[in-house]
Amino acid sequence: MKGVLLVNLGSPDSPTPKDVKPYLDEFLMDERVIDVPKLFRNLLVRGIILQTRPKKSAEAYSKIWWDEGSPLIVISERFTEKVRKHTKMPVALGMRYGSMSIKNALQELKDKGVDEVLLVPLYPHYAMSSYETVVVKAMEVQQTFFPEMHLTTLPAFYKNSDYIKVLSESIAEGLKDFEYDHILFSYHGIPERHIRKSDPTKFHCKIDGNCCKVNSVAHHTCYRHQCYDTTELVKEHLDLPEDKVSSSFQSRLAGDPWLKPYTDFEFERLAKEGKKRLAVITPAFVSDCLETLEEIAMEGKEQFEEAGGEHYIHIPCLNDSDAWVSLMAQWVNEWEAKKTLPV
Ligand SMILES: C=CC1=C(C)c2cc3[nH]c(cc4nc(cc5[nH]c(cc1n2)c(C)c5CCC(=O)O)C(CCC(=O)O)=C4C)c(C)c3C=C
Ligand SMILES: [Fe+2]
Ligand SMILES: [Fe+2]
Repeated sequence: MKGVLLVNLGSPDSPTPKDVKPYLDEFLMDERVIDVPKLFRNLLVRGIILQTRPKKSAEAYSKIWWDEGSPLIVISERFTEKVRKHTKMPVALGMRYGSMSIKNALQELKDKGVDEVLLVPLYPHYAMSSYETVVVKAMEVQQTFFPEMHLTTLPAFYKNSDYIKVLSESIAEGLKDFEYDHILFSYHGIPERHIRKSDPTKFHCKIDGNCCKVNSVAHHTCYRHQCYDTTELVKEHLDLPEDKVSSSFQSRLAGDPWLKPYTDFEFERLAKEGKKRLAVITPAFVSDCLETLEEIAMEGKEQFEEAGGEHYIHIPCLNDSDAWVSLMAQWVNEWEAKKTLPV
């Protein structure tokens, strides 16, 4: 019997340093997130980052925490519940990090008689630190604990025409009552090094955009390329003016260079250039979370206004909107019926 496993990033159990610390430990000790030799990762994460970050992160989580729990978890649960109503197959939800494990989710499917699973990483774009780590973890868990199960993975859907339509329509809805000077597509950042590492040709990706017009197998795993593709396709779909749209990358951790331009610098640049009315969208995330609700909707607004901007909106992620739920249900049901996957 077939079933579906949805996987998102995960959150701490509560917005306290006590619960944030083990969550960040699991997250940052992932070799696909902090991709340095284990000894050095141990020193960097446990010896330096985890000495101060849990307190700072817990404060940030406290600002966005809901009565029901972490927004990312609650939204993912609502989404899962709604997808269930649109399919005959069992649908389980797991998180890459934290207590809602992939193992428990696969066990839930197994208990319902599932032996053929469609794995859906809830990320539109491929990155070693998001999509890839979910796939690798799910495969490891399957091989260790559920050898009789078979996994198929939904490809990154950043340029799928139905997805672009759903995303564009949600952006259009967000822009309905807002006359904008500029729209910023802010994607989660990654270190530039990850782009080079994920390039199977080892020479294609130049991290300046010059490579992106030359067709290459590297685009299947180039996060930067895929983010810019999403922006271009939405821009085309909504016929947005070229000079009023740009992309940037947020949430960098100190250290190596991360993908540029940096979102916080863009807030300042745009405000200083006289863009008074800014709309920000965050399409690297399918559900609102710490990075959108705190860093963009709260901090970003403050940064933009401090630099001279006057009106600022963050357009919510797709979350559990009917159109997004229907599209996911369409994809999983097509896979069930014909074994086809969206491209
Ligand atoms: C779009 C997907 C994501 C990628 C790619 C990604 C890479 C990445 N992230 C960190 C470090 C942190 N990210 C944090 C939060 C966080 N990251 C994503 C998604 C991607 N991360 C989400 C959805 C969230 C929010 C989780 C939530 O509970 O709401 C955090 C924790 C919070 C904080 O302390 O700021 C860290 C740390 C790295 C290092 C990285 C790539 C190398
Ligand atoms: Fe992150
Ligand atoms: Fe490129």
